[in-house]
Amino acid sequence: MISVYLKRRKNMVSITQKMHQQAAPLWQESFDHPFIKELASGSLPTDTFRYYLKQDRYYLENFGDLHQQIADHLSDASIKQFLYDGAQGLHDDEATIRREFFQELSITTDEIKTTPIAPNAYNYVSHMYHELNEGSPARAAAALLPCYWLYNEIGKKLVKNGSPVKIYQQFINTYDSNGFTDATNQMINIVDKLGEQADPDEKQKMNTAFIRSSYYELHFWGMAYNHQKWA
Ligand SMILES: Cc1ncc(CN)c(N)n1
Repeated sequence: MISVYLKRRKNMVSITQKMHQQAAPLWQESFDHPFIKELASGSLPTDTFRYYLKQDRYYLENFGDLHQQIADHLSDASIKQFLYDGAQGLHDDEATIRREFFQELSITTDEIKTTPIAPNAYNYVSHMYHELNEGSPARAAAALLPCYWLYNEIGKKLVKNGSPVKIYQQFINTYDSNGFTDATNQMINIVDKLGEQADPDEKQKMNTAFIRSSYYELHFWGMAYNHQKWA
């Protein structure tokens, strides 16, 4: 009886596997995006990377805050700890490397202050808060997952050939690193765990939150590539 149960469980597709399958066309568009292709070839204009970094700073600040807020709503001690650590940027070297990028590209505090948040960055962040405040911690966690998982897959793909531009190579290394890969795997496990506790309707909503984040991830590249403005 137990072996039948275990066999069935083994054959069951996890919620994150389903999300991953459904988001595959959007992720493929990210992999193929000119921003990513040019980052790898080294032809991405520095100005475009600067634009991306400034918008991503806003994104990452809120991303950290969301970790904190989601953790506050949950009771599982290990999930809480992972999210609190994530809020402080302890899982990977992303925060450190970004500070180095800002210095190297002379992005000043003043420039950051006077740069308006672009539409897609604003919409992506608003979407994640919406999933938490109008939805649930599980949906918000699902909305955070593509941020880990998509970047980890991009890092793994791009690291094979690397980039001739030092700063782009460092960017690639961050997302292929053991720390980032480990954090990604932990976040996948967290969403699976929350998914196991969810009823079918909540599962569906977690899935939608993941797909929407994948959509905003794709358009983040386009936003930076086209230096998106409000008007
Ligand atoms: C928009 C976005 N998505 C994901 C990551 C990777 N943490 C990022 N830096 N920015």
